[in-house]
Amino acid sequence: MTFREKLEKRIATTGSNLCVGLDVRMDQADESTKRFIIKVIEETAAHAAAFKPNSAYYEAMGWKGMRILSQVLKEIPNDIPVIFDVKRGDIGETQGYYAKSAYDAYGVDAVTLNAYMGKDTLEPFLKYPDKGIYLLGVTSNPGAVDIELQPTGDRKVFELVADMTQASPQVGLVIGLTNAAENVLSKTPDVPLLIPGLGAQGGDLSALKGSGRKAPLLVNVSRGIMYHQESCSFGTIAADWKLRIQEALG
Ligand SMILES: O=c1ccn([C@@H]2O[C@H](COP(=O)(O)O)[C@@H](O)[C@H]2O)c(=O)[nH]1
Repeated sequence: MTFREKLEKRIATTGSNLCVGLDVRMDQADESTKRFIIKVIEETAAHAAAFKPNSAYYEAMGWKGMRILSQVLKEIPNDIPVIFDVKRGDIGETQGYYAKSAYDAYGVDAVTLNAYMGKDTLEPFLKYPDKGIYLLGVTSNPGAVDIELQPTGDRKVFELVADMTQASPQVGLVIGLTNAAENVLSKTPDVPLLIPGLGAQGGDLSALKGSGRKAPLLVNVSRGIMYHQESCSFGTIAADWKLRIQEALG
């Protein structure tokens, strides 16, 4: 089964477009850190269309952090797609090793890539035809205006990246909710979208109303679940985000 089929099946089964971010903020890669992440996974799994660990938070804890990542990935039920947020972009030779790391060593279903260095940098990842790729399109940070939203001829830079999604149906785009204005979404092809920026970054779900997209769409919440301020379970919070996203998507 391809990444896209797996994701479509998961969205259909759960009625959820919520991607639960697993960005743990701990100094020590010890047993309690591992147990905390596993608790988040267990409590939110029923509401999760996908999980997204960002590599930075595990790398920051050194090799033990990466060991924890590999251990917690094994706790994720097989029918839930895992997107490894690594934002890789390098020459082909090196990208080949990044692809091997993500897909062979960690066994994830999809990755995020930075296409700034051009189309050829995607090729090593495309050699895994069933796996998914999300290219950074219009990211959720204020600096999206510096390059991604700059004009080039009569288009914007991110539209050149969007063209690269034609390489395979497994290739989609990252579009930050905080920057998902109508003039961005209308130029974004109907490809799988990964939409971060909800929760801590203050993105507004109403931006997605009536988008009428057919390709699978994920809205990511990391801090807004893992570090929520309410006195209830991670599961309750995830269920609430799932509902809010469902309502926005109609
Ligand atoms: O444009 C982007 C691309 C990636 N991210 C990542 O998503 C999560 C967001 O975390 P929150 O805690 O929900 O803000 C994090 O891993 C980012 O690195 C993004 O925010 N924007």
